[in-house]
Amino acid sequence: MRRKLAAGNWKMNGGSVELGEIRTLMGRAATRQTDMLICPPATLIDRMRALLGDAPMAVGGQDCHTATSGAHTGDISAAMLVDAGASHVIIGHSERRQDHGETDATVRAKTTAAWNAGLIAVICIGETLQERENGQTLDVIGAQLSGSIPDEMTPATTVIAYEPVWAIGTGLTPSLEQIAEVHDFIRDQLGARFADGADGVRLLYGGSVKPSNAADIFAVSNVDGALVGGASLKAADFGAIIDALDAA
Ligand SMILES: O=C[C@H](O)COP(=O)(O)O
Repeated sequence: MRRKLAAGNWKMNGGSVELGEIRTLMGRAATRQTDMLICPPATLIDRMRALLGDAPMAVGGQDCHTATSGAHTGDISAAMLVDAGASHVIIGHSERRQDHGETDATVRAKTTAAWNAGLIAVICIGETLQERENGQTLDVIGAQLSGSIPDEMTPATTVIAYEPVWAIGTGLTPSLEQIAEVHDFIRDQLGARFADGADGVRLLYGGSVKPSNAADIFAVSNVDGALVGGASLKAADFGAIIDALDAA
């Protein structure tokens, strides 16, 4: 049985003031059936971990470098994220793929770096609107899966987030049937490639998840949780999404 996971990606948002939002989620974390993860900007990871204390909420980074250290100005290694208190890292978000030219090969190398440092990788995949309109969605997803995930994948070290690029921050979402089609496809692809344990890998949906659509999305087959952007910045909204996941 896969535990559900609610992951919040703050992206390039949040500072000392927003950090306080997390307090309202902490008290209820211990009683939940849903695992909780917040990925704030790197500048907040250590303070968020300290604020959370023993609360059962994970903190993650939003990216890491392929190298362990060295002359890479502005970058952060996986070991540095661990040192700051992170247990997870988002890798291959479409905004990284678009803004920084990250390829499937980059994502694969970063995932290996994350695992080597002891982090759980949240690997993101998803099609563009044009790819969906061209009927290429499953081809794109299949190629991203095979190109982005190293052979050593295990359910303990890996979460996969399906995020249609056109649904991110737009208020648009795929139909429930479209989400089911992709999530079932991902599950099948993992099963075909990773005989042992692929069924334990958690599959998150991401893209305009909000309190009003969360329950419907979480009822879809092979949706084990969500990677939430904008709505994770407000504790009330993220709390409501977690409530929906708990009830699913
Ligand atoms: O990582 C999160 C996703 O990009 C979803 O963002 P959004 O919930 O603001 O659409």
